[in-house]
Amino acid sequence: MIQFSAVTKRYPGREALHDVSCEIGSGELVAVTGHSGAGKTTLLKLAAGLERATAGSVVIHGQNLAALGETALAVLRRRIGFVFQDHKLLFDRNAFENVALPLRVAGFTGSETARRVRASLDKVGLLEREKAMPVALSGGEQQRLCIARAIVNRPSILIADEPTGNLDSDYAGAIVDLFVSFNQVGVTVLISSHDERSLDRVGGRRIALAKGALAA
Ligand SMILES: Nc1ncnc2c1ncn2[C@@H]1O[C@H](COP(=O)(O)OP(=O)(O)OP(=O)(O)O)[C@@H](O)[C@H]1O
Repeated sequence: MIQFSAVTKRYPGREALHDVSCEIGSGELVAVTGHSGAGKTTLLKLAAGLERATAGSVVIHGQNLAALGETALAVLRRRIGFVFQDHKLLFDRNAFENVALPLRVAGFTGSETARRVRASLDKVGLLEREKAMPVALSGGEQQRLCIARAIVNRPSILIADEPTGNLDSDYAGAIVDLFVSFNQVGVTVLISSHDERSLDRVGGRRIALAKGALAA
């Protein structure tokens, strides 16, 4: 489903990933681990089609990203849900509108949008808060709102970068359980973390990175 073959990612003045080959199969739950700066976010961004590799190939759903133009890449990205730190909520829109955004981009209107948004809010336990503005939600609730937005397009792949990062351990556990439950209904889940307690709860296979390469 996601295949990395000899992938290198270079940013100006910095090689974030070097010669990484790995595969995430359909329906798998995989945790990407490693120290700060190991390349976890970079690997996840490449797997989500948010960045392009400098060398090597990334193949998602059988499509080599290097061969895709921007439009085709945008279409492919709609089949992937992602929760990234720099993918912020819109603070001038309420919870419902934040979750509806990907559907509006995909051309959905009217009752189908409302049905899907409420189904997503319900899955993350925020159905009662659809009118709340993000600022009125706790950090954990905001994170769940990001997850509702990521799943509203019913993606077959869900990618989350440190989704438990700033949360206390009870809340972090509940967030991890959410990802596990999505995986149990067939969604391929790729999640990064350096928090051992969260990782134990995630279970699944690990991809360990150290200094931009697969750890031995
Ligand atoms: N846009 C960028 N421009 C330049 N360098 C970058 C960029 N993004 C990441 N890097 C560098 O690439 C390396 C890997 O970064 P990455 O964010 O993938 O690590 P990480 O394992 O996710 O770290 P953390 O756990 O601290 O988030 C780091 O040295 C980082 O400074």
